[in-house]
Amino acid sequence: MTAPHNPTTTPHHTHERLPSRLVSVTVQASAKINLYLRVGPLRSDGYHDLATVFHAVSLHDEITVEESEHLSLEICGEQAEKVPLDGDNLAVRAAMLLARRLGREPGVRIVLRKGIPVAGGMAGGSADAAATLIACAALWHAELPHDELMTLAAQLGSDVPFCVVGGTALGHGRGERLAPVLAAGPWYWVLALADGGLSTPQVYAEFDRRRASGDGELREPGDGEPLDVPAALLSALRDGDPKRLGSLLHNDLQDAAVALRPALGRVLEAGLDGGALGGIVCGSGPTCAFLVSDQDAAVDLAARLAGSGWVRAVRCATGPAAGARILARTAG
Ligand SMILES: C[C@@](CO)(OP(=O)(O)O)[C@H](O)COP(=O)(O)OP(=O)(O)OC[C@H]1O[C@@H](n2ccc(N)nc2=O)[C@H](O)[C@@H]1O
Ligand SMILES: Nc1ncnc2c1ncn2[C@@H]1O[C@H](COP(=O)(O)OP(=O)(O)O)[C@@H](O)[C@H]1O
Repeated sequence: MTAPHNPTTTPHHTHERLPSRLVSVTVQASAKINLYLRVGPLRSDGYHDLATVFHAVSLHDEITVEESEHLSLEICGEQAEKVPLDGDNLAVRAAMLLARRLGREPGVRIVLRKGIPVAGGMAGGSADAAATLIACAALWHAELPHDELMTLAAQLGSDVPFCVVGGTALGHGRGERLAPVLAAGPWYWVLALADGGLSTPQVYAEFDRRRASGDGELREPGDGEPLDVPAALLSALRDGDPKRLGSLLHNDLQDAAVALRPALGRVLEAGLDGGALGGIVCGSGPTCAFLVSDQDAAVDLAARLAGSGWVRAVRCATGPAAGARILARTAG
């Protein structure tokens, strides 16, 4: 790799024109919460149809990609030791997929700074895939149409397209079909981080087992019944009403996650007893998200949860946050 000549690092947005030669690009990508998650039947391809409301929050990972002869990955930050360093890493897979699409070698050094809990139901790996697509596209001067970028994103995982766009969005299909949602804000969240992750396929499998055996109140949508998001939740989001939104948070996967990790029941109880307007398991868990009215209430609840003995760590976050966006670039 040649040393950068008189490097300049400037913030810029995805759609700006890039200088003629870049040697590194840094992208930030946000974690997500599913404010609502309704799971339809298991499809023949092994996925479930969903109706969900994705909401990006300020907890984030950061990825820097640099020109290099070979593809390599370094990881630091939150639970870095739990993240694969090989071809299973979603950042590596994203760089390889984009390189193949462009017909070039994937020579790039990827430095990943984790801030999103690993296997926490907050789409950390998907955020890294989205960030790497955006970063490598900029580094390699690939002017991909948005639709094509979103198609590549969906090939990497069901949550990756949302991680590209961020904000608040309706998700259908397996989660890759998106439509924007009007959501006032900011919304204040307290996140209860757990010791150890949960596997997404295992949580879906437990969900299927419970629904098939009639455990809990799970029911498949009937024939002709649309798999959809309640209008009341969309109107609470539009109106910026945290009390109403708090009472409408819902996750079909929650009971399965609690069955696999019973301590989550105590975490949810502790959050609601501590004054949250609503609490929910994030996606397939085990992170729990609690909605509160403002920053003071968030600090208050975070302190109570941290002292409860039921959580590994606590974070305060706000939403909606941006999707994958370029923070800095270095020109050679
Ligand atoms: C549950 C959710 C909710 O947003 O998020 P996480 O908890 O993983 O963050 C998602 O549906 C996870 O999406 P993602 O993590 O991208 O999953 P993928 O890599 O596409 O799929 C992993 C596995 O999850 C199951 N899967 C995923 C998506 C879906 N709509 N139906 C499924 O059954 C399948 O077993 C699949 O093989
Ligand atoms: N860049 C990455 N960051 C985190 N986990 C990753 C990454 N790439 C692959 N993985 C794998 O994906 C699994 C799910 O991690 P993650 O995406 O953080 O959680 P979730 O799917 O629950 O939102 C991890 O256990 C890990 O083995």
